[in-house]
Amino acid sequence: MQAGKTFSSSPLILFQDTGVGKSSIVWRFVEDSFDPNINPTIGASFMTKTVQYQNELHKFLIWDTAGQERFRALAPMYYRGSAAAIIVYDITKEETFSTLKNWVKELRQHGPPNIVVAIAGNKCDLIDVREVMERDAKDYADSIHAIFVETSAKNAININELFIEISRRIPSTDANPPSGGKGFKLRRQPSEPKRSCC
Ligand SMILES: Nc1nc2c(ncn2[C@@H]2O[C@H](COP(=O)(O)OP(=O)(O)OP(=O)(O)O)[C@@H](O)[C@H]2O)c(=O)[nH]1
Repeated sequence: MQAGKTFSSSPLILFQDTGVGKSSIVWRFVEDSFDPNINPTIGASFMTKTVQYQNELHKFLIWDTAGQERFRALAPMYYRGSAAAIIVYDITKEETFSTLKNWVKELRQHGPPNIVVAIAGNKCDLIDVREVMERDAKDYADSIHAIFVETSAKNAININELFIEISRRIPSTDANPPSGGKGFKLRRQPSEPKRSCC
């Protein structure tokens, strides 16, 4: 770690039904890659990435939970200790937007009181088969004070912006320096994620 930098780390969790693209978002963020034949997650997987802006380093400790119903009961184990949650839906599947609302309710009832919630409408490269309107999702996100962005893990749209915005909203706490991780520059005060999808 470079001298003089402050450091904080935050556990973060991704939820939702199988196939919405949670693992693909994490892979795009951490490795900048996309696998069209990615396997479904079993249980949960864990990855880290450190982002940097000037004298601030923020290490995300990312829990990517399995979306299959048989793993549903494991979710509280991960969200209880999380500083932020990304709830992903697939813009081409209306039902994933409905189940997202159930996750929000559960988080509000049983999650940490100050958890930062972000909603990601993934697969926005598939605009021709869209079922969820961006405006409806944004209005819902605003109503619950959540971050909202449409993403494409496939085309690398709004992935870094999503994590940057989360990083901005998590209160920073000095901690031990990270032991590595891939960094990218954070803008000081990004407003809304810039790139509107598709
Ligand atoms: N077109 C398109 N396909 C995507 C995108 N993100 C993910 N996919 C595809 O959607 C499928 C499911 O992606 P995953 O990342 O495994 O989804 P998941 O939500 O992690 O699924 P579970 O691990 O079962 O919970 C894969 O075939 C991906 O290649 C995207 O942005 N655009």
